[in-house]
Amino acid sequence: MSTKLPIVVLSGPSGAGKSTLLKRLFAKHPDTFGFSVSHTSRNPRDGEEHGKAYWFTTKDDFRKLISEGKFIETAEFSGNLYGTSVQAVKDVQDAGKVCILDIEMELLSQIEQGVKQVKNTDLNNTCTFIFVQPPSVDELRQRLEGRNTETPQSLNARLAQAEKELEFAKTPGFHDKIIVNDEIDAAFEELEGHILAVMGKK
Ligand SMILES: Nc1ncnc2c1ncn2[C@@H]1O[C@H](COP(=O)(O)OP(=O)(O)OP(=O)(O)O)[C@@H](O)[C@H]1O
Repeated sequence: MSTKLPIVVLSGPSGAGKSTLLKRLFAKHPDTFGFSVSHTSRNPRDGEEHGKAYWFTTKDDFRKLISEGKFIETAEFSGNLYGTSVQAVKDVQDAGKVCILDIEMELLSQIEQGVKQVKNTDLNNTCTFIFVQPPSVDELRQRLEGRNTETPQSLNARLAQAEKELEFAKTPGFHDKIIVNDEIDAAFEELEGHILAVMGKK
């Protein structure tokens, strides 16, 4: 049996439960999955190791790498560049692991294009797009409030963004799997089942 090592792209509104689900996935399958190390042009913070937290790069070098087609996605946040390189994904696959990308909605189309355009035959570019959806916006509000991470302003911003994401998720054919995270055990089983199926293990 050939076992494929796909790229798993997880997206969904803030508070939908992506981190919670991924934590379970890594705990249950400690050697199967990995996160790629992103590039950033921001300065390292205390304790952040080059090649572990990020690949720290100057803006000029970063732009040169972009022009050479070395990234599957890039974005700018507060004046700094961030991105996932083809090599970073390949490093995870070379270690025999399924690469998980936890990605914002705005970057999904870039990823789709980026992965398609990867000519490097060494990179297995089978990619599955999973959307984690809250049962309702009201429930999402309660979870974000329960997490105690938000100010009233950031809560409202996240809920407004969530409405956009829920609309986008209706785009026919974009996501391979939509998981409504209502009851956590059921949502986890769906996530695990889908990924194992894509890997050809189920
Ligand atoms: N099925 C569930 N039922 C109830 N609460 C849940 C469920 N899934 C997650 N939660 C809770 O909802 C909150 C948000 O979950 P989590 O932090 O995993 O979201 P996230 O999608 O990773 O958000 P972000 O994108 O902001 O990191 C957490 O407090 C978590 O414990």
